[in-house]
Amino acid sequence: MSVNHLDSETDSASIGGDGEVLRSLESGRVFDQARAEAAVRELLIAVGEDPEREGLLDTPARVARAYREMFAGLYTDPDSVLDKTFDEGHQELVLVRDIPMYSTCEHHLVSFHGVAHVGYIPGRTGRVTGLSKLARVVDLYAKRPQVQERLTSQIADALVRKLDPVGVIVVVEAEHLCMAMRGIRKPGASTTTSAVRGLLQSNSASRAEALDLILRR
Ligand SMILES: Nc1nc2c(ncn2[C@@H]2O[C@H](COP(=O)(O)OP(=O)(O)OP(=O)(O)O)[C@@H](O)[C@H]2O)c(=O)[nH]1
Ligand SMILES: [Zn+2]
Repeated sequence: MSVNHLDSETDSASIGGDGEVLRSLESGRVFDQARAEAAVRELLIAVGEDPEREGLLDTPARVARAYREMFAGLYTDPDSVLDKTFDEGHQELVLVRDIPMYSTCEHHLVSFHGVAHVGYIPGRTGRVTGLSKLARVVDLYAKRPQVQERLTSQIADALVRKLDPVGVIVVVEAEHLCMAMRGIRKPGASTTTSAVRGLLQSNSASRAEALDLILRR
């Protein structure tokens, strides 16, 4: 798995708690622990809290570390988890259902979470990838500031790029805390998004069969 390390001119403020230095693959910017801590401290002051009170003393550092973990998919190329494939000669649907998924809504920076279902029909050669790798791709794309539609298509497009499959289907079902704990306040409302590619997009019977397997309870 390729992790983006910094070069020698790195500022020490940019180094995370365990000394590992990470650079965003999209923006080229580094994760900056000191800056994240200062921002959380500022936010606490801005909402009327006292960052010096005992319970909040370690909070800025803790929240910064938590964000680093929640956005781990910014620093690692999710596609790289699909580098390893093996020949099974299997040319029909492979589907992993109910992969637990936690992501962060980029509008409100609160969680949206649920499950992802990832399926593909291997290419003509029948090369497949390890089942856990499908869950790893979900995990890494989810660990970014996201919207559910983009998350769903990014997972599907990664499979297309890396596995050269005949078809791909990804369905994500999630509850958005920004709709549950604030704003419109509709806990329990569930959003389903899908992305289909190749045969599973062009052939309605194949798509219906895959969807039936995915949504069967
Ligand atoms: N399409 C889509 N919308 C999302 C997602 N996550 C959050 N949203 C929506 O993003 C929108 C942001 O709307 P704004 O009007 O800019 O923000 P807001 O005033 O906080 O909106 P409310 O949530 O309606 O109070 C809201 O309607 C959210 O429900 C997502 O993954 N996909
Ligand atoms: Zn939101």
